[in-house]
Amino acid sequence: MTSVCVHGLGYIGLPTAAVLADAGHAVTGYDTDEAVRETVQNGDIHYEEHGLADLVAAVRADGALSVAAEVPTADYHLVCVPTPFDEAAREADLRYVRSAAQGIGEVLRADDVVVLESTVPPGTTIGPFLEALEAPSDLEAGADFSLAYSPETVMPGRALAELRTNDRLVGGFTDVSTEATRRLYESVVTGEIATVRDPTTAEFVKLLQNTYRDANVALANEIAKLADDYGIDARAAIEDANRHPRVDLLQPGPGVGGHCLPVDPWFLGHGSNQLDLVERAREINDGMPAYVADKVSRRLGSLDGRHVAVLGVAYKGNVDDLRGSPGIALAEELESHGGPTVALHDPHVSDSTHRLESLDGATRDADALVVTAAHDEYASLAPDTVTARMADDVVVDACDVLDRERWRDAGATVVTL
Ligand SMILES: NC(=O)C1=CN([C@@H]2O[C@H](COP(=O)(O)OP(=O)(O)OC[C@H]3O[C@@H](n4cnc5c(N)ncnc54)[C@H](O)[C@@H]3O)[C@@H](O)[C@H]2O)C=CC1
Ligand SMILES: CC(=O)N[C@@H]1[C@@H](OP(=O)(O)OP(=O)(O)OC[C@H]2O[C@@H](n3ccc(=O)[nH]c3=O)[C@H](O)[C@@H]2O)O[C@H](C(=O)O)[C@@H](O)[C@@H]1O
Repeated sequence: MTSVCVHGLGYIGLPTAAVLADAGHAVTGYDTDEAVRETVQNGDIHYEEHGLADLVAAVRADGALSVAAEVPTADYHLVCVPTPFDEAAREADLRYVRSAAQGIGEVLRADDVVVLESTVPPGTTIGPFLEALEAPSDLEAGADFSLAYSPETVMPGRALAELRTNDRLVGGFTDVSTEATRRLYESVVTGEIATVRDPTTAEFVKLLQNTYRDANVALANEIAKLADDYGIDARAAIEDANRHPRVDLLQPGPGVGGHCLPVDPWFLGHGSNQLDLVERAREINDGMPAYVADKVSRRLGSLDGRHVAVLGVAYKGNVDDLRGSPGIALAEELESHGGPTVALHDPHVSDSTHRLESLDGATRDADALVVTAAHDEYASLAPDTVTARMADDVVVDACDVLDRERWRDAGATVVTL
């Protein structure tokens, strides 16, 4: 039986560990956060992900997944630790990647396989990651142990399915590394396992995927602004443009959140000064909360003394992750104008730092309501009940989640992007 240690039991590491355990490997999850270890140890999960609670409970119950407080020895080490963007230094913060590598280096044995899955700037696996791995050990990557980069591409909310069905990219330090890594993923992946020349190529390709998506959304956001000036419905125009077989525009929204699309494009600039369109796309997307705030302000005439309800602080619909939240950015933008009070609501998030309110509390006497996450709960709101609670009638559906006609019938002035 192959032993696997998954380092980092977050949005990526925990489903990865559970799926590998379910496939018959002896999996150990290691996380530096004691609370996370304890939760998983108890067969529970610490965030929302479709189907994950049942799977983790099952693999904990049958012993296929265990949890360790120290880095264990293992045939395979998969590293799924955070890689935030340091805004001030404008570079990837690789401290977690380095410390995970250092911990593995201390227990590394000949013929083990180490795979970095975290999203990183090109050159990280064979640069800082390799250095930190080798420093505490007598072993040499390629000669004594295998080393590879294999990016994670799952969509939150569909992680378990996509872990199995998405194509998997593997870039090994040597051919032996690539093959050893491929063998592990082969046991769970039904999609194609594509091998690329080296880890740096695999890192680069991963970044292209999210950069493409970010730029596509930026184009949709710019189209929304243009359509507004022409008095055209942007979403209908995009739908019609997409009738062309080679056009596939995404949708406008209140901003691009999460910790992937707003971060990963910048990683491409680590070893190059060629970012241009990519940088502009980031600026356009980062500017959307201000654009939505301006729309609210213009509809209300002024924000002074007004009350605005922002519905949705998760970075997108039906998830509980609020990293890079457009809803929070909008609230801050509105408050920076000094005038309005802003109330936040989200049925998926429990977070004491953002003073979340009940739906009733947030919308009571609101002059405007802005939907900033496409949660199913918002699609099924009763327009009559909500508008009856409001003081004024402005409803900004930034995520295209409301039934416009029903809200208009209930007396709302519906504004869309
Ligand atoms: N969340 C997502 O949708 C996706 C994330 N990624 C990438 O995967 C990586 C992980 O992301 P998430 O799972 O979202 O992060 P997360 O923050 O949910 O989880 C990371 C976990 O790693 C733990 N950790 C930190 N340092 C550690 C160490 N030295 N050893 C062991 N555990 C450690 C943290 O306590 C945390 O529980 C990032 O590079 C991210 O960009 C890639 C694709 C999708
Ligand atoms: C290329 C791609 O589809 N990447 C995925 C992405 O996951 P993530 O949840 O961040 O992506 P997302 O659904 O595009 O959401 C990001 C942000 O973009 C916004 N968004 C998305 C699509 C759209 O048409 N309009 C729009 O405004 C969302 O509301 C959200 O705020 O990034 C993940 C990652 O790399 O971490 C990756 O694994 C996922 O497969």
